[in-house]
Amino acid sequence: MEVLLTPEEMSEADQRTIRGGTPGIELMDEAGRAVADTCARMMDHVAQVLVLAGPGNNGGDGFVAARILKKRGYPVRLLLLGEASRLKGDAATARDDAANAGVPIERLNLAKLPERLKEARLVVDALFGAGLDRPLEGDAAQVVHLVNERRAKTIAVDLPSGVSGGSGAVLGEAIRATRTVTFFRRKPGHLLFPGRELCGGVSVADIGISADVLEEIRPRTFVNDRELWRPHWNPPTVTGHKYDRGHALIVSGPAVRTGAARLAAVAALRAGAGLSTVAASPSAASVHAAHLTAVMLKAYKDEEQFAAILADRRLNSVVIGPAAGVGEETRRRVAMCLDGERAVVLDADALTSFAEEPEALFASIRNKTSGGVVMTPHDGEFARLFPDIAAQASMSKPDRAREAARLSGAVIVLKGADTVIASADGRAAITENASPWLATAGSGDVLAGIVCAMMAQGLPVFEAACAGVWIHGQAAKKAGPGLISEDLLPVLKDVIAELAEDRA
Ligand SMILES: NC(=O)C1=CN([C@@H]2O[C@H](COP(=O)(O)OP(=O)(O)OC[C@H]3O[C@@H](n4cnc5c(N)ncnc54)[C@H](O)[C@@H]3O)[C@@H](O)[C@H]2O)[C@@H](O)CC1
Ligand SMILES: Nc1ncnc2c1ncn2[C@@H]1O[C@H](COP(=O)(O)OP(=O)(O)O)[C@@H](O)[C@H]1O
Ligand SMILES: [K+]
Repeated sequence: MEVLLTPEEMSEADQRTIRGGTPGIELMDEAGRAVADTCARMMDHVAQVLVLAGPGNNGGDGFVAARILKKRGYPVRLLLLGEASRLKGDAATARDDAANAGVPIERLNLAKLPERLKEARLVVDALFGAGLDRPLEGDAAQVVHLVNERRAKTIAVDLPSGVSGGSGAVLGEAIRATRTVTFFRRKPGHLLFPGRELCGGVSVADIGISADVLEEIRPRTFVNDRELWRPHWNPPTVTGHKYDRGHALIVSGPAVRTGAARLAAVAALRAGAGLSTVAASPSAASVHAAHLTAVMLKAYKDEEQFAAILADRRLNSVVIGPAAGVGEETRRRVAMCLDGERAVVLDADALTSFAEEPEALFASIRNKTSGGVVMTPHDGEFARLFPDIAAQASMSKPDRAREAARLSGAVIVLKGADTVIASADGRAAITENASPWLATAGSGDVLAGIVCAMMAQGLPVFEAACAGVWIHGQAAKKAGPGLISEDLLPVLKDVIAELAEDRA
C-alpha cells in the first residue's frame, strides 16, 4: 500500500525528522544529491547543466545539486530567481556552499535566459516546490514559459514548478518536466491531472526520513494499488458454493435501452459474483432473453413485483442507474433498492434523477442500517448532485470526493483519467492504472457491474469500490488500444486469474 503525502503532511514529516535530531541541511543535501544523481543518469556524457533556483528550500535543493554536479566535473550554471539576500536558513547555507565550491551563480535575467537555455543540455527546475501558495505570474511565469518553449530536457525538483502538490492543479503556469525527483513519498499532485502529465516519470528518493513518522501523521490519501484492497479479496474456497460469492442484481432500463444492464450484469459475473440476475420489465426482458446465457433474468410488471424480487435477500448487491431513465420511476426504484440490507451501486440515471432533490437521496443512504452504498459519478453527474462542492475550484479532487462522501454517506467513485475513490471516514485513493481507451460508451456500466460484484463477494464498501476501479483499469490494459466496452468482459477472466495466482 502506497501512501501519498499532501504538502502539509510532507512538511510535518520534515519537521518531525528535524526535531528528532537530523539537521534540515542534511535532508537538503540528500535531496540535492538525489537530483544530481538523476541528472547524471539522464546524460550520456558530461555536458552543461543549468539550474534554475527559486527563493525557498526548493531552490536550496537546486544549490546542492549544482554543487555536487560541479564537484563531479559537470559544467554547471545556476540562475537565481530574486535576490540572494532573501534566501534564508538551509537555502542560504546551500547557496554559500555552492558559491564556495565555485558554482557560477547569477541573478536570473529574462533577456539572457534564452541564450543560457540554448547552452544547456539539461535544465534543473528548482524554482518552486511544496511551498507554492499562489499562481505564478510576472517573471516567474515568464521563466516557465521560456523553459517550456525551449523544450529542453528538464528535471523538476519535488514538483514541476507551478504544479500544486496537493491537487495537481496548475497555478498560473507550470514547467513541463521530463522527469521529477520527489522525496520520501509521492504527493497527490504527481498522480492527479494535469500535474501527472507535467511530471514526466517520477522517482522517489530516500532523504533520511524514517517511515516511522507516518504513524504519527496518519496519511489518508493512498494510491489505488492492489495492496490497498487485495487482503480483503479471496478466491473461491475448495468446497465453496456459488452463493458464498454473492448474487448481483442489475436493474434494467426499458426495451430500447437494455445494453447497459447486460454489460453490468456480465461484468458482475465475470468479476466473481456467484450469480448475476437482470431485473427488467416484460418488454425489456424479452430483449434480454435473446442475449443472456449465464446471467439470469427476472421480469416484473409493476412495483409490487419489483418489491417481490428485492424480497429475496440472497440478492445481496444491486446496480441501478445504467440506462434506467431519468425521473420519478427511477427515483422510486432507487429508494426501494436502498430500503434494505443489500449493497447498492448508484450510477448514471440513478444519480441524475436526484439532481433536483439530492438531499432526499442522501437521507435514504444515511438511513440505511447495513449494506454499503457506492455512487459512481463522472464530473457532470457529480456537479448535478453536489453543485456546491463542484463549484469550489481550488479544492483537490480527493477533497471534493471526501466532502461528497461525508455529505451523502456513500463511498464516492469520482471518475475520470485519475478516478478518485473516497469514503466518509476521510480515506481517499487515487487511481493510476486507467487507460484512455476506457473513454468509450458503456465502460462506466462495466465498472458499475464490477463494483457490484466486489460488494456481492463481501469486500468492505471502500475496498470494493477501489478493487472495482483497479480491475476495470487492468481489464482495459489487457483489452488494449481500440477496445470497446464489450471487450472488457472476456479479459476480466485474466485479471481475476492473476489476482488468484498472486495469493498463491
Ligand atoms: N527541510 C525541509 O523542509 C526540506 C525541504 N525540501 C525542499 O523544500 C521545498 C519546500 O520549500 P519551501 O517551503 O521553502 O517552499 P518553496 O521553495 O517551494 O517555495 C517557497 C517560496 O516561494 C514563494 N512563493 C510561493 N508561491 C509563489 C509564487 N506563485 N510566486 C512567487 N513566489 C512564490 C514563497 O513566498 C516562498 O518564498 C520542497 O519542495 C523540497 O524541494 C527538501 O530540501 C527536503 C528537506
Ligand atoms: N481519459 C481517460 N482515461 C482513463 N479512464 C477514463 C478516461 N475517460 C474516462 N475514463 C473512465 O471510463 C469510464 C467511463 O464511464 P462513464 O463516463 O460513466 O461512461 P459511460 O456512461 O459511457 O459508460 C470511467 O470508469 C472513467 O473513469
Ligand atoms: K520545482
